[in-house]
Amino acid sequence: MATYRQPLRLGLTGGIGSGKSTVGQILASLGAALIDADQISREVTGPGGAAMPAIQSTFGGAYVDASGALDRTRMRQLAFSQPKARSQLEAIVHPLVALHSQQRIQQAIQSGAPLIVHDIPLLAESGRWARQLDAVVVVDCTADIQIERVMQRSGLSADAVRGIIASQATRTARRAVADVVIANEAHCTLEQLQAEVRQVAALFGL
Ligand SMILES: CC(C)(COP(=O)(O)OP(=O)(O)OC[C@H]1O[C@@H](n2cnc3c(N)ncnc32)[C@H](O)[C@@H]1O)[C@@H](O)C(=O)NCCC(=O)NCCS
Ligand SMILES: Nc1ncnc2c1ncn2[C@@H]1O[C@H](COP(=O)(O)OP(=O)(O)OP(=O)(O)O)[C@@H](O)[C@H]1O
Repeated sequence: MATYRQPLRLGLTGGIGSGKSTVGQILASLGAALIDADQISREVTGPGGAAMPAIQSTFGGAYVDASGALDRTRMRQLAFSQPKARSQLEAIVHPLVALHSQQRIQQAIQSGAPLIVHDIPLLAESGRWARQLDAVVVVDCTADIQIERVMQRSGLSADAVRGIIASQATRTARRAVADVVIANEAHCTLEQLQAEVRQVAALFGL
């Protein structure tokens, strides 16, 4: 039976719009295997996705679009204004994200990746991950910058972004779980971010 070296496992997190996906992409370009919880969450809520039967029975057909996928705009409005609905949605989606992550971890190990990076938006909120990770990297910036970046990227209103930020861990709570903090503030250019990520990557053998 083949044996595989166990790669280091890094958790990557940050509030909405902090820049964690950008940091994840830079780490992937340096050779890390990236496992993106948001991406898996989108897959399982896509047309005919594994989460869709439970979403349909819990929230009703109004939250399923014509293609059989989650109606993300409608669900975003519900989930970020009603904590109970958000919990119900998380209870459906998170176990599936964990299951699919396990499969991707095995693939990454078999492909010989030197480092696995788990991009997990809700890492600080969830007790699930801590014991599986060797270290946690937090991408950090002010709420004003988060709002500006998300408004530019998605066209959401400032109030909508504030609502999402309010539903997430505080900046202090997130920094408390960090082994490394990457400051991705307003003055940080993408080139500077890239240089900072390269230094962090070197700490973990990339
Ligand atoms: C509510 C949904 C439909 C909104 O979809 P939308 O396309 O607008 O956003 P997207 O999925 O790209 O998420 C963008 C960002 O929102 C934040 N966010 C997403 N879900 C949550 C949540 N449950 N709590 C707090 N913040 C969240 C994260 O910062 C994430 O990076 C979607 O986010 C969702 O299905 N959320 C529940 C699953 C979940 O918890 N995903 C996050 C980690 S697996
Ligand atoms: N240092 C930077 N300079 C310029 N633009 C940036 C910088 N960091 C991030 N961005 C931009 O800000 C937006 C948000 O970044 P990104 O998608 O990486 O954040 P995120 O934390 O993954 O967000 P979400 O939680 O919503 O998935 C993107 O459009 C990205 O290109």
